[in-house]
Parts: sequence; C-alpha cells; structure tokens
Amino acid sequence: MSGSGRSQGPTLSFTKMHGLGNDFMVVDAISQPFRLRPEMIRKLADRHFGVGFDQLLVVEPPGLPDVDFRYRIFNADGSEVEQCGNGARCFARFVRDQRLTNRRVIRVQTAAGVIELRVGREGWVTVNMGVPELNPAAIPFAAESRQLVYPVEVNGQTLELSAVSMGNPHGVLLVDDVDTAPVETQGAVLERHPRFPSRANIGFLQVIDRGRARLRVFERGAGETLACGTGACAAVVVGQLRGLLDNRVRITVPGGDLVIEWQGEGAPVMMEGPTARVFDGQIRLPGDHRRRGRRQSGRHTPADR
Ligand SMILES: N[C@@H](CCC[C@H](N)C(=O)O)C(=O)O
Repeated sequence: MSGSGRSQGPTLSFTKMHGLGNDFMVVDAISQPFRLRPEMIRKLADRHFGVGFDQLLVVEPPGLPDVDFRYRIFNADGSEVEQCGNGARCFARFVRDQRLTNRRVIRVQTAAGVIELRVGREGWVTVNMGVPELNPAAIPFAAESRQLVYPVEVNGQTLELSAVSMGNPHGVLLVDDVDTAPVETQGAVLERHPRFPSRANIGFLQVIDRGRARLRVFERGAGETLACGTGACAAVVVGQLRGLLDNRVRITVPGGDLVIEWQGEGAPVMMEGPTARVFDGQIRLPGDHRRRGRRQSGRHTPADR
C-alpha cells in the first residue's frame, strides 16, 4: 500500500477468507486498533493495488449482553452495511480459528440485529439470518403498499421486481437463464434506482425445479460477486412467495452451492454453506491516512468512528 515516499503508519494484521468466492478481508479489532476511513477501505479493496475483497469484516467486542461479538461489514466502496451472509459464516470460522471463542453456537450483533451462527464440520457454518422483511417502508423501498411484484422502469423497460430485506435491501427479478441475464446493466441501474433510497443488492433468479435454483447478484457497493448469502436468502423467500420453490432449496451461485431453508412468513431464514481461509497477512498502512485526501464517505455510515 506504500511506496510513494509517504510516511509509514501502523501495521494491520488480517485474514483473507471467502464463502463461495465472495471474498473478505477479516480484521480482529479486539486484539488491535482498527480505525479506517472509507477512502482507505476502497484502497485496500482494490484488486490491483490493494488486498482485494468484496467486503471488509471487522470483529469487535459486543455492545450488548448475551452476545459474543459485534460484527461490522464494509463494502468495497467503503460504505458500512447492515448484513452479509457469506461474511457471517467466515466470521464464525475466523473467531474460532483465532481462538477468540471456543463456542460452536455464536451470537453476533450486527447493524441489523443479533444473528446466530452454528459451526459444523469441515468449515461448514449454518446461520440463522432472521425473519425477512417485506414491508416496503422497512426495506426501504418506495411503494404505497406491500406487493409481491412491483413494476419498475429500467432503461425504458418495465421489469417485475420483488423487494425484500434480509437486514439489508434486496431486489429480485425472475429470469429464464442467469447466463444471459443483464446482470451488469440492469443490476447497476437498479442498485441506485430512486425507489431504493438506501440503494440495493439486485438478484437474478432462475428456478430450475421446486428444490433447485440458480442466482447471480449485483451487490450494492461491490458489483457482481461470485456469491451473495443474503441475496440467496432473499431469492428463496421471493421464489417461495411466488409459489415456485419448496421450503428447502439448493441454490447455485457462480462460486458454488448454498442450502437455504425457510418455513414461510414469520419464520427465520436458515442458510448453510462452506467457508475458506486463504491466507493471513499484514499490511503497513500509510502513516497519514487519517489526514490525507478529501473525505468521500460511503452512502451509509462512515467507516471511521
Ligand atoms: N456478500 C454479502 C452481502 C454484502 C453486503 C451487501 N453488498 C450490501 O450492501 O447490503 C452476502 O453474502 O450477504
């Protein structure tokens, strides 16, 4: 990150992990200080000049009773967000590998509420992702009343979009074939569509049969990723509400398979999938990163505290 003659700052230890190719820089902020502005997160996220990741995950001490950790999530664009499903699985594996806990059931505080992570064998983790939110005001999605599909204009075309929050906002479109779906073009427009005032993750769902589906997701603040855990949960909720999917679905994303279970309205969504630890690293941050450059905060909570 240095090399430009700027003064050298603190060293940050981190672990690179991924859940089905949705990749993360994971930082233990219990054992070391963590204080990064959004522009530094964007530099670290850069795949050519930085570490490279879709999201930065930060492990902090809990701020609530009966909770083991606080889990903070930053997109590659530096914005702090409420939830990340693949990240939650990697978080569980990380805190056990680092011996920050020896529990197999871990309760973590996120900006979207408390979630429960259950560590299984061979890096598999099951996450209780909470009850999906379909009330438009709470997603947030601009609509007079709750509907299963909303007509939304994109590039002169009217699309049938479903909206759901898994703690973070999602739009879901049904497509015939994810391989040819206009993920980059429609995804980028819908991510910033005025009807999503906090922006949104946009999923393109192809139903194969009642127990199997395929999905590609254009993520808010990161672009298309190889997997999106909350996106998979949102897609299965929409597929079930539309009468196309059963309660338990194997969903194939570009990076592999997730298993999602939902027993219907009022029930939490359960997500099961693998985790992988890629390498441990240390990076020297520029000494003057707190003072340099114009502040360009992300759309959500700024990264520094
Ligand atoms: N990769 C994620 C979601 C990360 C946050 C998302 N981009 C947002 O802005 O809400 C997942 O696995 O859920």
